[in-house]
Amino acid sequence: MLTVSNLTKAYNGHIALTVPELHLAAGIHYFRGGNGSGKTTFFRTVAGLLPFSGEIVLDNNYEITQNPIDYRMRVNYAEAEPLYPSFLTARDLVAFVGKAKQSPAGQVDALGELLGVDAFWTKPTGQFSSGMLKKLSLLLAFLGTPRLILLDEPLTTLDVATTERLFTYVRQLRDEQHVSFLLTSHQDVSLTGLSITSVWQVSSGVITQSEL
Ligand SMILES: Nc1ncnc2c1ncn2[C@@H]1O[C@H](COP(=O)(O)OP(=O)(O)OP(=O)(O)O)[C@@H](O)[C@H]1O
Repeated sequence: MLTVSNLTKAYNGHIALTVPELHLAAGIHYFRGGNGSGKTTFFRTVAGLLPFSGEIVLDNNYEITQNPIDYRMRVNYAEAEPLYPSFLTARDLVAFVGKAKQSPAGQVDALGELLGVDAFWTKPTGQFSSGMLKKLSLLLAFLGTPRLILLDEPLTTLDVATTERLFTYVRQLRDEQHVSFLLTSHQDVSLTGLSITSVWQVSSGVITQSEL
């Protein structure tokens, strides 16, 4: 599903991440590691948000820098700590991202109801609680027809009822549409009830395979 080769990511000349070779099959992959180990850097790089050197290929077909549009149409990302321009509402952001991701008819309203964003569609995001921001960022990450969704700390600040609905939906996307997921969490991932395909430990910018 995803192949990473010869990846190096540096901030201001300081290397934060090196991934010589990483192959992820279709499924749900869990990345864990201490604060500052490189998890978000890896996710933001795979999401196409950071410049880096190396190669990232989705489904043996879409290389992130050679096929940037095809790649980005298929890879979605929910930030650990989402931030949006404070004057925009959830509706504004969903309309913008939904158009870019070619969201199918009815998807926005169904996801709004599933994640409870429909309770605050018209409120400016500057007035959101942290849980409301998290719900909106998750909704945005499901828009369109992604093949891979990166969920960076989806459990933080999310209420219990929404967490249950979220992971039921993740299971459904995996089982019925073969969508893959990369997940980070400082919480116990068994709380998600997901069967995890593989576990990876991130330490000082190096990723190694691990076990639950
Ligand atoms: N924008 C940035 N500029 C410079 N250095 C950065 C930047 N973002 C992250 N780093 C550095 O890169 C390293 C990895 O950070 P990263 O955010 O990827 O860690 P993380 O594993 O996601 O941590 P956490 O669990 O705390 O979220 C850290 O040393 C951090 O200081």
